[in-house]
Amino acid sequence: MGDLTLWKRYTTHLCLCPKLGLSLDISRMGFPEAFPDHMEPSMQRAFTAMKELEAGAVANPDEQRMVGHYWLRNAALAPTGEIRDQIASALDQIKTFSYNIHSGTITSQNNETFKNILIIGIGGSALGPQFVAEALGMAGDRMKPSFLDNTDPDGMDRVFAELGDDLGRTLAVVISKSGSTKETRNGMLEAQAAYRRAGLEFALHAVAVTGAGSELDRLAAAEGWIARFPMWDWVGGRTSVTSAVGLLPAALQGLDITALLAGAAACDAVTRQTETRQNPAALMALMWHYATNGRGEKDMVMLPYKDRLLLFSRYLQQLIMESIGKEADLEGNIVNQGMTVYGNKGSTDQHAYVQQLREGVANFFVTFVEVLHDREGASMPVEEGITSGDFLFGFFQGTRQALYEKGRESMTITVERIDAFTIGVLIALFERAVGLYASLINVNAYHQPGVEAGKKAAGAVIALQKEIVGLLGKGQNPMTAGEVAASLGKPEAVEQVFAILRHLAANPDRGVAAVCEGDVSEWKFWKQ
Ligand SMILES: O=P(O)(O)OC[C@H]1O[C@H](O)[C@H](O)[C@@H](O)[C@@H]1O
Repeated sequence: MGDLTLWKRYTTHLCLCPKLGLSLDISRMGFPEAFPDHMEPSMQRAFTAMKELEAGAVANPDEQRMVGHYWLRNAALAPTGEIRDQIASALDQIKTFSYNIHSGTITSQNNETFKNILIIGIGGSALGPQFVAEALGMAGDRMKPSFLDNTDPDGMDRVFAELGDDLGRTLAVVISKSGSTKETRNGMLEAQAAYRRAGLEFALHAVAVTGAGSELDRLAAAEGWIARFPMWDWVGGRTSVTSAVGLLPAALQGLDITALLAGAAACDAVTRQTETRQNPAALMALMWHYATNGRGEKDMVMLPYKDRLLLFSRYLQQLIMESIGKEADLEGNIVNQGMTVYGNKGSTDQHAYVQQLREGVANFFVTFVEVLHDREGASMPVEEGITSGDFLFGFFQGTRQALYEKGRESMTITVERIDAFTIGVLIALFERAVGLYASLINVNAYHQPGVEAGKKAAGAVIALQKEIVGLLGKGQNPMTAGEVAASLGKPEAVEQVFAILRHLAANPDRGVAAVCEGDVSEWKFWKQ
């Protein structure tokens, strides 16, 4: 396509949303002109489903749940007065609590003002807060956030070492919707121990964000933690960033949660409209359908040209892949749906994998995010009349162009600047696109049945380890994995038994020794 024809295509399809400070360019996606019309009836059905969802329909049929994240930024939309009150009172609680922490009305055990936040959570209870903290954080923030988002002991040690003597001035925010996620429980127990080692009582430095009556909620109540904040079953983990899950850490950090919510609400208003061409979320869903044949045949590479958006792709990985990646559709047909999301930031990634994007396997499309405003204040020239920001822009334009020349498709989201309002807009934009796309491909975007299998299998591994340690504890002679498995009456579990023994033997504090000679089936293990 010649430059002028492309310009025509650009102007024809550009979706300008002045109220959001955002535009979406889909001109470099190669959809045929007839494609939007062809999809329009399906898109209208998706709008209807979304309208019903927002009105409180049970949009997550497996779990018989309403899906209410859109109400969080416009409580008036919530279907009952009770839910409206819950949203308003949680927001009040977050604002008052953060004010009391900042002003020193609530202090640490040693009567000091809190200056750090240690956020303990995983998945939807970490990714949103991490994205927001990274996107909006400044050197002079009211509090400095750090995260325990895994059950990796070394990872936790690193965070505790960072906090060092400041632990006494660190407010732990334990976040878990279910209140029973093992990684988060472990992080909390390790944090409790770290406070104890520092002569401090965890409960006097901790708050919980969780569902009423959950294991975590009961623990926090029993131990008298400083405060508890609600999560509701009508908010999914991966769409919880505009609930207390995301708002409490952000407010404590000193970020403008009012603007964040306003951005999300404004985007909701724009993306609620049923005129597809003027609805950037609908257009994105449409492009996902076009690019992947509605079957996830291509991956989406997220390339934001802004360091602050580094964690956007990580956040979107969960939002999109956990929502869309489903074995069955809503009728129970096996469909193995999904859309892979990856990426970091430009232009950095240009020096990593853009080589393959331009010349290698063409199994992707790119979503660029362009930010018009370069920085606060003026820029110095790095070449005559040219700034670092001009280069960033040039690299974005250059990559977009270079990919297009090779028939590799892209779309571009352009925003004016990165601030709390824009981050709210981007969050809501993708939430809505996911919901609409799920309707187009007829999957339930709001459950995650596949996650349970791994959790159950992990539970079985832990149970097997306990059996092994019990057996070795009985003063047995050195045994091979096969002998241990046979003694446990589980000869078929030999590979797992071997893996457990090797892990135990690699950690001297676990008291299991090994002689690693010959074939791994001959390695011998014993309790020291
Ligand atoms: O908030 P929690 O209940 O601790 O859940 C944390 C995460 O756990 C699971 O892995 C789910 O798949 C995620 O959707 C969820 O965000």
